[in-house]
Amino acid sequence: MQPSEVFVGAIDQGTTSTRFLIINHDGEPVASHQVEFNQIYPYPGWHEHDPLELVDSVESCIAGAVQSFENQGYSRTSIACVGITNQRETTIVWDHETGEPLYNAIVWTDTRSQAIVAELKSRPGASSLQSFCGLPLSTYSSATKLLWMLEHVPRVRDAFDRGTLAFGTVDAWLVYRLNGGAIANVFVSDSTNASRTMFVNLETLRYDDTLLDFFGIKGKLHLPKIVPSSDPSAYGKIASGALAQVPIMGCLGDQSSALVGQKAFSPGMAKNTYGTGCFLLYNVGEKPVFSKHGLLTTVAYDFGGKPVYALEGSIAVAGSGVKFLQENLSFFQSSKEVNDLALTVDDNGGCVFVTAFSGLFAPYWIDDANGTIFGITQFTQKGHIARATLEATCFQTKAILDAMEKDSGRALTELAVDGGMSNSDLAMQTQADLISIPVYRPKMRETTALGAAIAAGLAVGIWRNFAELRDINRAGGSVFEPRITREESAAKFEKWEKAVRMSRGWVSSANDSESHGERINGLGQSTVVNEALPMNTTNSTTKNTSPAQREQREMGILGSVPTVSELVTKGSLGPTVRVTTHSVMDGDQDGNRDWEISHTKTPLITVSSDLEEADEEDLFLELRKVEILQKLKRLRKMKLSYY
Ligand SMILES: Nc1ncnc2c1ncn2[C@@H]1O[C@H](COP(=O)(O)OP(=O)(O)O)[C@@H](O)[C@H]1O
Ligand SMILES: O=P(O)(O)OC[C@H](O)CO
Repeated sequence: MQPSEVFVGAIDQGTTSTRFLIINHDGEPVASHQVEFNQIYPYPGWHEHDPLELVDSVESCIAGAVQSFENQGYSRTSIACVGITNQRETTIVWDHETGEPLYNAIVWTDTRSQAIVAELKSRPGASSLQSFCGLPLSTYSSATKLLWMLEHVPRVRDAFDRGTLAFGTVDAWLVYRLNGGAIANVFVSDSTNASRTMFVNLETLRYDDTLLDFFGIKGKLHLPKIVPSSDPSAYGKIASGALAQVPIMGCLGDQSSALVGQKAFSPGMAKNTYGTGCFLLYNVGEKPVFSKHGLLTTVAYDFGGKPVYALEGSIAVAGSGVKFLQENLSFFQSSKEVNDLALTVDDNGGCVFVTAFSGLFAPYWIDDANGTIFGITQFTQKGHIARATLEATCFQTKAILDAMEKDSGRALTELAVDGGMSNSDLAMQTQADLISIPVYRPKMRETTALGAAIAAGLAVGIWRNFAELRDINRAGGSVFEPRITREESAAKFEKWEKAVRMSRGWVSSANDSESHGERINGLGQSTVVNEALPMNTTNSTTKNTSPAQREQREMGILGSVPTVSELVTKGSLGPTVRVTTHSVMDGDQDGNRDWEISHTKTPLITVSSDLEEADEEDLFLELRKVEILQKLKRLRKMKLSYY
């Protein structure tokens, strides 16, 4: 086939939605399909995804896009290969032998590991970690999310102790499942994603024993093999569905993918992607540069030769701030309306919104702030808050650019942008005003997906080199020129910096973030017992999944619903289990009173006297049983309740 008749599929698995695009040789999407999936927020600061739902979303996007492709008269056999791009850091654990997930995915925005981070920071060697892996100790990286699971989710701990725990970021999970799971067992992660875990040495692009030792996971965990971002043989092929047997040829974390999609291949080039969060990547070439000003070092792309590195400024809240106005405050029905709402007023009316929903990331790294709006008066309208929300991301971008200039010694002359929030003209004009350089927005904004297609296409020669990509997506973009003076911009920024200073310290201790959970005395560490245990918790803000689907998933995790007696026989529940206190109820539906469980008015699960002396391991086992009981409770609608 001529290159012009060949297409590449791109899976873009983002934080709020999944897309599949079918892209032609000119880099144009000819068909696409997008679905949103549940955002699970069990408690303040917690954010989860259902790992199986992520896979479902990918499969249905592929089916939808292929259908639309064929409706236009194309044949699916002309789709030569698929590339993957994905939200980074989001952490998934599964059973290496069965391929079943053991907990919901903990999303990159989730801050529940604050206490763990605080403890890790006090360990010897903590301050030198960033010089190996490029990342600071924070709730953002996968490492601290994994440690939280090991500490708080008995079934994860159990799998770890038995040596059957597999860990991966979203790329590894999708590649594994798309290949058919445990049978094919394609267990790989590309360098850009792997570099977000804190387990990888940036110079060698291999797992680093010093890092694994620091986190206490050396030797016990199944970690995906690190492979190049573009590779004709590492990623296997899609096992079933509309593109069965089509090979996966490339994979990039979404921010790296956007850099590639913007074709920022030369040192000194940068891009800023305004999606759920906002991420500015600055190409520094073939040697990693370590920041002294609050930026991260990451792998830009690894196409098989020398890897290319980037300095990164990560902002946790961008489009999610817009979504917050839409979904939590009902300011409008659809994200795009934020632009018009903000235009109902001339300026922010004195409001500054520090959107620290997950603390503040780069370059501040403040984990004791929550979102705070300063300057509200009787005069304040929705429009002012909408403006302040858009401005928050633009101010943080300005702070990141200042830091980048200090680290690199060079100033950017233009900023290339993309991502959902970049569709707001007002946001992009504000951005140009605040950074005093032009902002360039390409016509085709699906640059993240384009990057994944390029990674896959390069592996099979659909494009043979970067020069062949030069004309892709070049025409028809928009340029936003700064319209205010540098002095005016500096005055606005000063106010923002003041607001950031004032937002510090709101979360008075790391434990504030766990106040919804309860502890078991005697574990020697903070342990959230109750709702940390079940997957797919329904105590959350969710959408799009029917109760029937949820129940099916739960059944999938446990297989068929076992009786308590069966569990005892299988050894999951020992006959001596006793979790007793006040009101005892016989939970065994078979009438065999071989275990008892109770709930107290106070939110503590209290163990009976013979277990009070029990050691930590025994208590973990007991918690595992409670987890099973909670599942039974939900599946059989038993009346057990915990706080
Ligand atoms: N026209 C718009 N103006 C402002 N924000 C928008 C607009 N369109 C989408 N968004 C925001 O962009 C985000 C989605 O962008 P996207 O690049 O798809 O993110 P992700 O890959 O993280 O899912 C959402 O949070 C949404 O609120
Ligand atoms: O979903 P996005 O596009 O905001 O990207 C998420 C990032 O990869 C998190 O590091």
